[in-house]
Amino acid sequence: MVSSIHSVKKVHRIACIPGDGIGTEITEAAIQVLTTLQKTLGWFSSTIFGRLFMILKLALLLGTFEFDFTHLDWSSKAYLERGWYMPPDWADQLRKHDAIYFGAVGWPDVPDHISLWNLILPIRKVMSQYVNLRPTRILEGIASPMANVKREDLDWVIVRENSEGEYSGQGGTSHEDTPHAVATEISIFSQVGIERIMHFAFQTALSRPRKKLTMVTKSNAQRHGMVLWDKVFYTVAKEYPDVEIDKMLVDAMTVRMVLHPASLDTIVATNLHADILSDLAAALSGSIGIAPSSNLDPTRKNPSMFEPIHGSAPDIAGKGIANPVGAFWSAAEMVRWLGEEKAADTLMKAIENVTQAGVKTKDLGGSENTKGVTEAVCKEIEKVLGAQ
Ligand SMILES: NC(=O)c1ccc[n+]([C@@H]2O[C@H](COP(=O)([O-])OP(=O)(O)OC[C@H]3O[C@@H](n4cnc5c(N)ncnc54)[C@H](O)[C@@H]3O)[C@@H](O)[C@H]2O)c1
Ligand SMILES: O=C(O)C[C@@H](O)C(=O)O
Ligand SMILES: [K+]
Ligand SMILES: [Mn+2]
Repeated sequence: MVSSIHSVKKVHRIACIPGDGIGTEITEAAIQVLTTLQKTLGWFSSTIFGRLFMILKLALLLGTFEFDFTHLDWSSKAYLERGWYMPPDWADQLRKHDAIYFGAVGWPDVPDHISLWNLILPIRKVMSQYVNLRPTRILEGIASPMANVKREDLDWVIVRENSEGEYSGQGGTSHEDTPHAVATEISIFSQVGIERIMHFAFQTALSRPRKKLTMVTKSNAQRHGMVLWDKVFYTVAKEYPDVEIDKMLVDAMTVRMVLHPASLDTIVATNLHADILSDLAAALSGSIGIAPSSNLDPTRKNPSMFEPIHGSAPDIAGKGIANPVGAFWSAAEMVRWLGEEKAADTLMKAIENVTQAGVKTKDLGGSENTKGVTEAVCKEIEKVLGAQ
């Protein structure tokens, strides 16, 4: 009886790539929180009474999953020791998983373009994760650095094109290491690439109460790729008459984000523009340390990848003070993507109860360290689920 109960338990296989610097610290924290979530949802299963209760829970579809984590040491440290980030069969390895949890990549001993182009960028591209979804809002108990901004004024979702544009990787250098060195960095925008991100952005806007989409380019100075973006945007918009649209140039967008945050809701932008705007959005919501991101293959043919938007933060790495909130929020987005709505809601509620209680790291004006916040979130998960 019990074994048959266990056999129906859904197993989510997660490939974990902690990477470098604080990436390893926040990934460890995220695994601790996810493990607590899984255990707490299955809490009653450990006693005879609990096993009976488990049947009830199965009927209610609660506590019916577990995570199976695979740890992959694909990091700059490993690269320096062995000369490679990922093995030749990396894509096959990742495809055996339901999702990828990523910490951060980059370490001062390795040029940043080497680390990015040997780890995170190939994963995003080969796994067809053409959407990078970056929600931002001001969580309970956190203040925006902008004095007059209230919590309800800033609630955005940035839809970042994640496969092409300024990150196409084309270009080259001639006359390298001479005074006549010439380098090109070519941006590539394809109709298909723009169409698919626009559809995703419109659908995201439609799913939100305000149904509002702002499209960002620099189509005054950049007259080819950006102009194609504008054109495809207005064409795709015809299919979504219920979405209110507007268009911004990226420079003016930074001003609007700071001065009129409540005028924005869903935002779609190119790979580079959205990379920059999402760091700004995170800072305006309190800290780079809180912001999540989902690298999605919306077709679900490949595993999607979840990571906080921040990097490896070499300046604070090893000190145990990194804010793990962005990592936890990313974990919640992963859990939601895997279809575990209740678990995702529980985790988000636990995170916000903890920030509201003032248990925060230094970047948010608090005095806790990574461990303190992590333990507080774990305890809160138990409280939220009433298991205490
Ligand atoms: N997706 C990624 O893995 C990713 C993202 C951004 C940068 N990077 C890489 O990370 C390295 C460092 O880049 P950077 O310094 O430009 O950006 P960063 O995000 O690592 O750090 C910027 C600043 O924010 C602080 N910070 C970042 N995350 C924090 C957290 N969770 N808690 C508290 N403070 C936090 C850092 O201490 C630093 O002062 C580089 O090698 C870069 O290429 C990787
Ligand atoms: O530019 C990138 O995509 C790397 C990093 O800055 C990120 O936001 O993930
Ligand atoms: K990251
Ligand atoms: Mn970035």
